Amino acid sequence: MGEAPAFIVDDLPTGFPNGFDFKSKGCTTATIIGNKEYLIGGDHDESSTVGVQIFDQTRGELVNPTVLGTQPKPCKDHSAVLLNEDRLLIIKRGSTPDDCIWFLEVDTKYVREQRKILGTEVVAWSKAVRGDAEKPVVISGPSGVGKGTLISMLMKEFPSMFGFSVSHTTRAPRGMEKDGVHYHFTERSAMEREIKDGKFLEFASVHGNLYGTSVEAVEVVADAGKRCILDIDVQGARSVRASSLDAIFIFVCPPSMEELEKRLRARGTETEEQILKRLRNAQAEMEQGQSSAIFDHILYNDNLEECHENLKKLLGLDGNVTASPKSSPKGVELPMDLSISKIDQKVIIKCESPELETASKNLIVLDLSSLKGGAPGRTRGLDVYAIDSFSDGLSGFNQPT
Ligand SMILES: Nc1ncnc2c1ncn2[C@@H]1O[C@H](COP(=O)(O)OP(=O)(O)OP(=O)(O)O)[C@@H](O)[C@H]1O
Ligand SMILES: Nc1nc2c(ncn2[C@@H]2O[C@H](COP(=O)(O)O)[C@@H](O)[C@H]2O)c(=O)[nH]1
Repeated sequence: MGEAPAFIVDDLPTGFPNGFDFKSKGCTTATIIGNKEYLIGGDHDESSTVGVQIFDQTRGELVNPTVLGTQPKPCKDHSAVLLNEDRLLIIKRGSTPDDCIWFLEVDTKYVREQRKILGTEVVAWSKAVRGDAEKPVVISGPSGVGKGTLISMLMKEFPSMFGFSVSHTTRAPRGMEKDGVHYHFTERSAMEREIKDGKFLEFASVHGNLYGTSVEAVEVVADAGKRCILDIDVQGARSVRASSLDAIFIFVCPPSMEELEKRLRARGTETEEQILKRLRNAQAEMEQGQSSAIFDHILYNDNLEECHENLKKLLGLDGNVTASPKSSPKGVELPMDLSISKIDQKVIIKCESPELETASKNLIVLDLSSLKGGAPGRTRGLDVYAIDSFSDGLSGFNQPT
């Protein structure tokens, strides 16, 4: 195996032929992609988020795009690096470790789809999450089959590994259900407005009510470094399958329709009319769930303990698994004073602060080679490590510390 090349940071190229184009004007950056200039930042005292505007050079027009995803809080300064012509890496200076690396997607598959749906210019924010967080898990199946019960068992056994995507619904809360924990209980008009604004990853009319997964619900879980579990109906699973959220899809089947009815009735949470409606819908869901190409796995929930064990097997949790999260939600502390270079899939940040000049490690590497996911939701798989530029230049480049 050949040795990694040694560089000294001052030799790194600064004008990148791959489109890296970064002009700093106070706390606003301007990045040109084709005939569009993306202006990011603005007066951070006047806004609660980092602003984005697009200057269309062909038409000589300044456009305010629809901005999707949770938006980063403003910062005193930032840098923008163009990646693959479809997204910008935004490095917020002087921000907290868990909030300094973001992506602004400007022409990804998701952004192109949303541009068509919304009929406006669209950009989408996606925060970088360190480490190799596992794919989200979508669990679907007819009402009463035991999805919620199985998810509770999994989360009880692995509390630091999984996080539940809290859906929005227009249905009324049941006795023990808490707003913000089991669901975000909401008015139909408010939910419809947010759907129109592109805030939802998916939504569906289920048993006469509106249910939906907001982008934020999935992002909150990724931010905590946990694996997201979604409990959604088959229509929702189909929408997520068609989206850019890369997930595992599991359909849960009852042993029989008679047993399903028994469970729904024994739960005692629905009126007779609602039970009948749910059972009618269950027929169609069973057909779609078992015959469509949406699901990767089908689980039979006859004996609950056995089904729980089978679910763990599917998720690779049947061996000696530690109950710690697979990824670290930690970020990296970036000073105000820094310079940035890019080599292939690595972005090298040189810390220029005088106090760090004497520190042994003053180069931070952002390794982008294993990025996964993206908007809607977080961008997983960012590797961040510090290296020593004094003793060995960048010779320690491939050796995360
Ligand atoms: N394997 C099982 N055997 C017997 N009862 C079960 C089994 N699994 C779940 N149950 C029971 O069936 C009822 C319905 O389960 P649960 O509420 O988890 O279903 P669900 O699929 O989440 O329903 P919904 O889609 O309506 O939210 C509960 O009372 C639960 O205790
Ligand atoms: N498409 C979506 N379906 C969802 C969502 N959250 C829950 N659900 C499904 O609704 C039914 C009924 O749930 P209940 O709590 O009223 O019994 C069930 O099948 C859930 O899986 C969602 O965000 N989107």
